[in-house]
Amino acid sequence: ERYDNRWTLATNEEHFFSVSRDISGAELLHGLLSAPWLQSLLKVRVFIHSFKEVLIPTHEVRELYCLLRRPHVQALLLAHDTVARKDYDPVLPLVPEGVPGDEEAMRIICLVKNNQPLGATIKKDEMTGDIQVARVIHGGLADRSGLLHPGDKLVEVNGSSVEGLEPEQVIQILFKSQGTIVFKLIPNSPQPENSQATVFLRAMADYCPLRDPTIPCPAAGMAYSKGDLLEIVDQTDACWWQARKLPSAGPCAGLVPSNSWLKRKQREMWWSQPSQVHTCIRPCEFHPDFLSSEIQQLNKNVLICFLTFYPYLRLPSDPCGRGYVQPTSGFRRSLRLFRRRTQNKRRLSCHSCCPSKALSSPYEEVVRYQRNPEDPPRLIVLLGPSGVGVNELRKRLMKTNPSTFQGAIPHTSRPKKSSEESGKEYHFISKELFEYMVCNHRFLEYGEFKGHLYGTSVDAIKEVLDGGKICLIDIEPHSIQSVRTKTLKPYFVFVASPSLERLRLTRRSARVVASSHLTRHFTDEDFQEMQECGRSMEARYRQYFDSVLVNDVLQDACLQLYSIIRRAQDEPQWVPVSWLKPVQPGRRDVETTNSPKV
Ligand SMILES: Nc1ncnc2c1ncn2[C@@H]1O[C@H](COP(=O)(O)OP(=O)(O)OP(=O)(O)O)[C@@H](O)[C@H]1O
Repeated sequence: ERYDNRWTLATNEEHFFSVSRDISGAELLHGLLSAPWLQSLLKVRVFIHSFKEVLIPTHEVRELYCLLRRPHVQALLLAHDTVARKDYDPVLPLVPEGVPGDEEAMRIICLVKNNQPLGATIKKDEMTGDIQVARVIHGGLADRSGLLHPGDKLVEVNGSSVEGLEPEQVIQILFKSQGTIVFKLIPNSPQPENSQATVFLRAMADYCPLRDPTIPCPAAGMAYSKGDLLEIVDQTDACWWQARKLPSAGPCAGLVPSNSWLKRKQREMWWSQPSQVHTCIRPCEFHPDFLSSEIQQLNKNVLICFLTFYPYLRLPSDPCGRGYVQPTSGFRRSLRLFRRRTQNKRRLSCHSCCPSKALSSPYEEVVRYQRNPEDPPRLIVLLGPSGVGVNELRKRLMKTNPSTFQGAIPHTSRPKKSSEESGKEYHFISKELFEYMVCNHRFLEYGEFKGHLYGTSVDAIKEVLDGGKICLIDIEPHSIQSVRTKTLKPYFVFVASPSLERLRLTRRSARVVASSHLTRHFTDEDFQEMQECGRSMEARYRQYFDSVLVNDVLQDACLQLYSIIRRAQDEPQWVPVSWLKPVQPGRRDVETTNSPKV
């Protein structure tokens, strides 16, 4: 150790003397060797060397080494380093001398054309005649490039000046271009970020951009059908929103008319038809021509409330006796036939005459809702054309799962029979109380049969739900709005008929009630009527259907309905946003149609 110290001392002295003797270049070399960066480099080398000796490369290490040396990983690491150094600004040549300071900055951008549309629209500035980028479609090629912005002024496309051209001519140039498109443009001042939150809407009407003369760019428009779920990704333009249909097929949004724009159009359309005969101003009459001969023969005493009716009548021989009501399907069918004929008249009159009804909300704001297991179950509502099997399905589910499903006990003003018990078959109440309940909107559906009132009350349904059972009801579609409340949070299942061939095959032994006492086999005419009725129900009301079930093989349809109901109860579903908002004091919980804010 002493020897080493002496040696170190000696060499240091030697160096010192050499330097002091000013040997040529010695000072420089000394400075170089004692530079901190060289010292660090040497330390790294020593470290790597010792590491290499210790490490016996295992199979995994070798594999990792190979992986890390692959070109794409290398490229990734390089990209990472570049980004980390923020070294991605292009190196621009210096501005040549003599360029005036107020010259507008130009941007040259290259976009590679592939099968996708560019995703931007252009317009001509009426004042200056400039061609400008009108809008950039969310998720489109231009948007993803981040290089084109609304308001950017187009100067050249592929080296050709666009000055004095019409937008259509520019589009032609773009259309003909292949591969890379080079735009020269004057960028608009920085755009404010779109800070609006994404809104989800359910379309309450159909829309086809190709049939809309007001849309600024039909090719950028997005068609939708009533019931479709739309994700509104951009509401910057008050008239034309950008939306994606859910479940989303691609990243690119499309133009859809805004809520206020559609309402304005609806109002204009309504007021532009003043010459139309406003039939609903006249009181609606029951004309014998409206009644099918079947119904006329059936019961002359039937008086039906024009808008609602009571769908069930309990049979004395209810085999289950669990308090649910056995429907007399034939009679319901007759009522449905009657109502279908009168419905056309009602539909015409309301839409042409009452602006408040005709100008319904084109969209309904919706949110994902997951029922809390402690909350009452959601009400399950079945709808379908007469004879399709709504009652059969309902009955079977209740019979096979009596501890899970239950119907609502109806109210009636009819006197109680000696064999009956109030609150079991019916809630027997006086006619005055019944009418009082009607006035207080306590019934979802009600009607009069042979001078007695019958109805399904909200309270009867709530009683079932509060007891923890799933309440299964079936209603006529026109009652949908009265059922759509935040309290009941109904889930609508539309029961559709299968094809004509399948109906003939599966309904061989099925019977339709021809009169209050007679049943008969289905005819081809019945099947056709069932399908027509189903189609028109779907066309008019499908925006409210949460699920559609085709009742083909009964057993399968039962199982499918069961799983639909389970999903409705246990999985997140889209519901109107108003169902999750607290009820304002003094407001009735009935109206759910909600229009989004613009
Ligand atoms: N999938 C099916 N396969 C075979 N028969 C069926 C099927 N679904 C229903 N049926 C039978 O069809 C007939 C009519 O069914 P159901 O009474 O349930 O009709 P509905 O839709 O309630 O119509 P309505 O309101 O007129 O009574 C019944 O005889 C029923 O058993």
